[in-house]
Amino acid sequence: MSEKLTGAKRETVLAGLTGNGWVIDGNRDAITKTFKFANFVDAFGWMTRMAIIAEKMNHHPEWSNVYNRVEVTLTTHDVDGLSALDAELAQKMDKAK
Ligand SMILES: C[C@H](O)[C@H](O)[C@H]1CNC2=NC(N)=NC(=O)C2=N1
Repeated sequence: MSEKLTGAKRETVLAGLTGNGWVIDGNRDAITKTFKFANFVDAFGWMTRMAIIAEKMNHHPEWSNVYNRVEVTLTTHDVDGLSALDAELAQKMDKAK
């Protein structure tokens, strides 16, 4: 299990994520991003690829899809907040987009 991000490490990780369009959730210790695609097939294809990666990481997104948009929230339920796993999955999502 990954530990909750704290201190300077947390600030560094969050700076990288917000620089790539991730937003810190106002209500809980989580990050969110809306990914937009050309159409539903592209959106769902990306979700399918990400689902396989998430399952391999044993770290799963909260997400929803409407047509060509996917709204993603990442947080680590086991620690009730952000961990390095959220940063890792966020980076993989950005790379696969
Ligand atoms: C039992 C299982 O390993 C855990 O519940 C895993 C599964 N996927 C998970 N995903 C996320 N986002 N956070 C978790 O804490 C988490 N825990």
